[in-house]
Amino acid sequence: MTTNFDVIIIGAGSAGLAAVREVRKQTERFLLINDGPYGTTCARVGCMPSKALIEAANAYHARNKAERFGIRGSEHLSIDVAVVLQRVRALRDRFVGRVLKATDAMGVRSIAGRARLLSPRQVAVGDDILETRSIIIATGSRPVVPTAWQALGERLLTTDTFFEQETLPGRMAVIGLGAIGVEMAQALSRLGVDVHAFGKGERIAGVSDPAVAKAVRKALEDEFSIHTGHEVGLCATADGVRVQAGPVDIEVDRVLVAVGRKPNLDDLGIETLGVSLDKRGLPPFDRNSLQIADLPVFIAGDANADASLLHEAADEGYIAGVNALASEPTRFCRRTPLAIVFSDPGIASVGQRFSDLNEAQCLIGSIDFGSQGRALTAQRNQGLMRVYASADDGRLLGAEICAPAAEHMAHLLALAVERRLAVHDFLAMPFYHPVLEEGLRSALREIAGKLSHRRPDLSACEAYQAEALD
Ligand SMILES: Cc1cc2nc3c(=O)[nH]c(=O)nc-3n(C[C@H](O)[C@H](O)[C@H](O)COP(=O)(O)OP(=O)(O)OC[C@H]3O[C@@H](n4cnc5c(N)ncnc54)[C@H](O)[C@@H]3O)c2cc1C
Ligand SMILES: NC(=O)c1ccc[n+]([C@@H]2O[C@H](COP(=O)([O-])OP(=O)(O)OC[C@H]3O[C@@H](n4cnc5c(N)ncnc54)[C@H](O)[C@@H]3O)[C@@H](O)[C@H]2O)c1
Repeated sequence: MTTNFDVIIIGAGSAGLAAVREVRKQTERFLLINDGPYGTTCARVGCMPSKALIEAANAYHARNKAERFGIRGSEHLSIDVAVVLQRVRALRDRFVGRVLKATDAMGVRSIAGRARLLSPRQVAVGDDILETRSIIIATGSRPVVPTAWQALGERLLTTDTFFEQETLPGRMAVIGLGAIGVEMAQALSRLGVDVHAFGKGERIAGVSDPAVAKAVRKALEDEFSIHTGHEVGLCATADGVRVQAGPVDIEVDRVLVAVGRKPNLDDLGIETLGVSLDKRGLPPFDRNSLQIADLPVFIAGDANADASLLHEAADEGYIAGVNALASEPTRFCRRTPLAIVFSDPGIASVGQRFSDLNEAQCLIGSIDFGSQGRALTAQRNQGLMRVYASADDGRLLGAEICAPAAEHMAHLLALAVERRLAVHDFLAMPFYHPVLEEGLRSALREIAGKLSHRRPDLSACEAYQAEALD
């Protein structure tokens, strides 16, 4: 095979494939190397199968609202979990299939094998040593499983193994209350599993605003048990797993471990780059160019542990792909931070989180969805949104959200933060009635009321102070 390339891309995930797309606009002298299953983490064991599971769980859960809507007979509904899981896998196969077409179409430019760096311009795959002008590391991440728990064998699941299950046990513990833990714990509970969820710290789904965090906890605790603040101990019993955490001592059938993900950088030969590594084994890199130090090596996606989200992996693949062949790397302006957890109510953060704020210099507006008009009509009246703006000029800084339709309002807010809109600019936009976004408008109006200046336009139009109208 050819052993001299312009760019070698390591990892055929979302970041690696985005990089290939950019690289091949400039050269066909590239090589994509992937170790392990193809199809991307997102489509195979991540975003997509988890959302397919959540949708089924939510559809079944909707029966709990039927009686109050006046719909009779919902108590006769039942769920066939095996069929739910079959559907998840069928959709997963469809999504993966589409991705495989892209790698298959690359022919000899895509090879399977474990890549190892030998220097900033050399990569080994098996016995082959390949020379290249530049390298893109896009090796993704994998679930962290503490060594002590590995002895649990098949009783311990991660999202890498969960979606292969034919059915679900009666009792499960979910360890870790980040995005994965929250999404999976709620879905499992809605599918009829008796769920106990455990978090190490008090933060749930990454929410830093204490008021929003309280709303998150309240909403989730209505559905399953949450235990936080204690170290979790797991040991095998005759039929299952004993879970101990502070005063809690229970037995479950299976454990889903979701305590974070680790970049796939070990055994990659990253030390051959000659740069100092931090305590997580990560090299220094510029998040705007993705260049490692001043080397012709770029690191994109979960591999750099910066923002482990699909849209960020796609952006980073693009940046690395553009820069890998450039004489001088471009430093790209990154997008406004946006993170969404697909729970119900949804959880989201946009721009600056509460923990990032200088509280003395910002104004906060909030809306409790417990009494928001449209949310009440749909029995979706749960949650709290807090919006942050600069006290100087009302410019929107960010928000933390636990609300119905959080995913949509988060996008609207992201646009406003990205465009550097002030609260008054946002309030000058139309808000239809009755919509959940009127809740967002209430939070914005609260901030506007605290600002000294008013604009002589419709942004000054005030609320009725009536839940049916706001
Ligand atoms: C359960 C779950 C749900 C998620 N849900 C969402 C969501 O709703 N929204 C969202 O934005 N994000 C979500 N994410 C995160 C998102 O899936 C990831 O951020 C994204 O898939 C990362 O893409 P990547 O290209 O960096 O890595 P990957 O897609 O993992 O690709 C890396 C590839 O590199 C290969 N590789 C590793 N080491 C080597 C080596 N030495 N040589 C060659 N190849 C190697 C791997 O086998 C893999 O094929 C979720 C993740 C999980 C696990
Ligand atoms: N909707 C989404 O966008 C979505 C969904 C799923 C995953 N993801 C991405 O996947 C990545 C991984 O998700 P994750 O939830 O595994 O990681 P995470 O880092 O977001 O959360 C892990 C949680 O586990 C806790 N934890 C760590 N050790 C523990 C222990 N020993 N016992 C109990 N709790 C412990 C941590 O305090 C943390 O709250 C995230 O970075 C996220 O961006 C995104």
